[in-house]
Amino acid sequence: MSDAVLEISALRAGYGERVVLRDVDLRVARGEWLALLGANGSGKSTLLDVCVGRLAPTSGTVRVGGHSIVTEAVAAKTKLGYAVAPERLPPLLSARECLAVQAAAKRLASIDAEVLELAEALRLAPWLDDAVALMSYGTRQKLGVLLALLGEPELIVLDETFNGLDPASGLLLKRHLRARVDAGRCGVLLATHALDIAEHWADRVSLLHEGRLVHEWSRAELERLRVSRDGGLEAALAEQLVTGKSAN
Ligand SMILES: Nc1ncnc2c1ncn2[C@@H]1O[C@H](COP(=O)(O)OP(=O)(O)OP(=O)(O)O)[C@@H](O)[C@H]1O
Repeated sequence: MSDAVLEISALRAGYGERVVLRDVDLRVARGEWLALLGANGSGKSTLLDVCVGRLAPTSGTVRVGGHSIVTEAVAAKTKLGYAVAPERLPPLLSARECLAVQAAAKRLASIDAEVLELAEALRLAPWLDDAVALMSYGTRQKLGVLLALLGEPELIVLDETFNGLDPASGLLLKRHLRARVDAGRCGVLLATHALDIAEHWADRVSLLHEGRLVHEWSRAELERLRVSRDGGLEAALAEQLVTGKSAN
């Protein structure tokens, strides 16, 4: 049995006539955290939107937890946890109502106790009964992640989720995600510009350039970069983008 929680094959996607993603093959396994890097406009959010079923592929396949996100969308989305962007949260609902709606959509009897404990640890508890519209940006980011964690998702998809989080909350969340991954409960796909997170928390890093995956740093390569005195992932990325060669 495959341990892949995300399998993307020969993916092509875009908007109308505009092709954004070409020939994308990508796999995330259970027990693995994959960070996706790429310059502005390289297609990271587009790729994540395809993974979560917000954008239909032009061609190719995307499977979440073994189910096609196109032809078996409900089964695939049941296995998926997607951190809703702060601007897309329903402004008039409270955080608790958002969690209750998502829990009901996932057919849960109640909001996961673990998620409520994390809300407490992230200091979200005082805001749980306030309308989303009244929350700060970082507080809405936290709510978006908590929504993603409901119902034991096999694949957790995060788009720049650590933006706007205070350092203590960011660390808490990274540790929480790492623990879930290490326990084999899920795989994580994170699109980010934060090289420190990619370098220190991910198991693998993929680089998207003009809609194609052009390079990957393995776990062993990341370990070498973490201890290198030559600028680590930042220097390796710059080398990739400037010369097309790997710096490690
Ligand atoms: N709704 C849309 N309609 C048309 N083009 C779009 C749309 N959304 C994104 N694009 C285009 O698709 C390309 C990839 O955008 P995308 O947002 O996926 O990049 P990104 O790597 O996430 O960028 P950033 O790092 O700035 O967030 C860009 O050229 C962008 O202009």
